Amino acid sequence: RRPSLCGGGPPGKGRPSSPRRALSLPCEGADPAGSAPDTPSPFCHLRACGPPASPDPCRHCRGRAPPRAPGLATPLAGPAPAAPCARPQRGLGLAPPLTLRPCPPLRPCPPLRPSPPLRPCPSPTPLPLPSAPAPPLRPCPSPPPLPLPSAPAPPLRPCPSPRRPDRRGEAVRLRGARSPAGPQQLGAGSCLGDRGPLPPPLPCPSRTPPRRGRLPGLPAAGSAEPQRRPARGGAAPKMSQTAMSETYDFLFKFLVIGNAGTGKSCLLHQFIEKKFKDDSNHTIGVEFGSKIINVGGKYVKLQIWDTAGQERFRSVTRSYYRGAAGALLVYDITSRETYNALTNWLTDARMLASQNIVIILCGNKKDLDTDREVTFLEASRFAQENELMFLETSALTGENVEEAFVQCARKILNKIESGELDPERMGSGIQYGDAALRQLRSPRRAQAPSAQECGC
Ligand SMILES: Nc1nc2c(ncn2[C@@H]2O[C@H](COP(=O)(O)OP(=O)(O)OP(=O)(O)O)[C@@H](O)[C@H]2O)c(=O)[nH]1
Repeated sequence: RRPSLCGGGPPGKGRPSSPRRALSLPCEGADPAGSAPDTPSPFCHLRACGPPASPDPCRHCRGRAPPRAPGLATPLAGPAPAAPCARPQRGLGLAPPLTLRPCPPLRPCPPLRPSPPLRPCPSPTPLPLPSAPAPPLRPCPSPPPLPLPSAPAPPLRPCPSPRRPDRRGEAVRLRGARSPAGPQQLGAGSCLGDRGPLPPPLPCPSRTPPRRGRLPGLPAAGSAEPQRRPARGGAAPKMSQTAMSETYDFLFKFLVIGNAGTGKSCLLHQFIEKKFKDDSNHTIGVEFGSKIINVGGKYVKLQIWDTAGQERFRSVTRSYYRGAAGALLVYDITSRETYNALTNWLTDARMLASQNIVIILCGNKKDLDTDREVTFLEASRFAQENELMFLETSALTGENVEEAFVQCARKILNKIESGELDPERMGSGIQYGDAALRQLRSPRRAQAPSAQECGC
């Protein structure tokens, strides 16, 4: 007889359950009649015997099932804990129930061996000190302080004439010059003008060296005044002479423009030095000169920029147009080409300098009348159409050279008097000189004489 899955035996013959004996005990939930002892009870809570929620577990499970309330088919609290069934489950490939063996008694731990006593920490070995002393510190590579001058600094010379604030709008820059000697002489001569030499410049250790292309003795960019140069002979004149030489009523910025070879540089040289410049070469960039002239009783300082006529310098020379008050527009009466270019020069001047710029047209080389290509009449018509003054000049003979500059300056003065030009306006190309400032400050402001009064 094969043992029942639940133990087989007839009901009621159960014995106290033990894992071994349980194998032969019938399931309590099996058919009470024992008709089918081999058939697993559908109520056994073991999986092999029946659904786990069996209301009538087998005897093996009874000990583990929660207590039931009388009359209730289900446990009072929650489902029965899923206890492992110790019964073998045949045919399902389950492993036989494991027999829990009691753990062997814990062996007492061996007594801890006392750790060996700590050895004292060995003292660190001292680092070997260098036997030789440290090398001496090297001197600082920074430059040594500048030696103080042994001699006391020379006393500062008082400014010959208090200037009004510098006008940045009239900044100009020299990019080049014809030759080192030419512009220097021109600048010196122009600064001397008719009033004697200028004193040497004051020593200034902080002065930056001149830029490339800028010649000594010429005004720096942004400066409206030429730099002073040592007087010939080395002796510095007295302050009173300096102050007198720099006394003027107005300062006008002038341009000399026109095609190359028309005689612009010769005109400037003739105006300042009162002589013809034989060895005239092409101007590189610009040249500078200045001179104080008397116009109707007013002293006017002309600051003149002679620009190169060659096309390749056009971009450079254009930068000098800004803030010019007057200009000499020069053509060569023996060259129609130079006359035809006048319109372009005029457009540039009015566009880059100012619409109010006073321009005088100069037909130069008047002494070469036999080679004339441009008639006086057509040039004067051109001047009239474009609201220009007009003169024919000769740098060689000096004819009409001074007149050209004076006429232009006079027209500017007249415009100032009439209020058409405002010297206070930035970029007007006009600055007040000391005399004009003194008149402005005085309570009884002197009126500027008209052209008829002074007889100019
Ligand atoms: N006969 C005569 N020759 C003159 C006169 N003015 C200038 N020249 C000559 O013309 C040539 C050119 O003179 P410059 O003054 O160098 O001409 P420029 O307009 O300054 O020329 P760039 O500097 O190139 O713009 C020189 O050989 C001068 O000697 C003049 O009035 N009469």
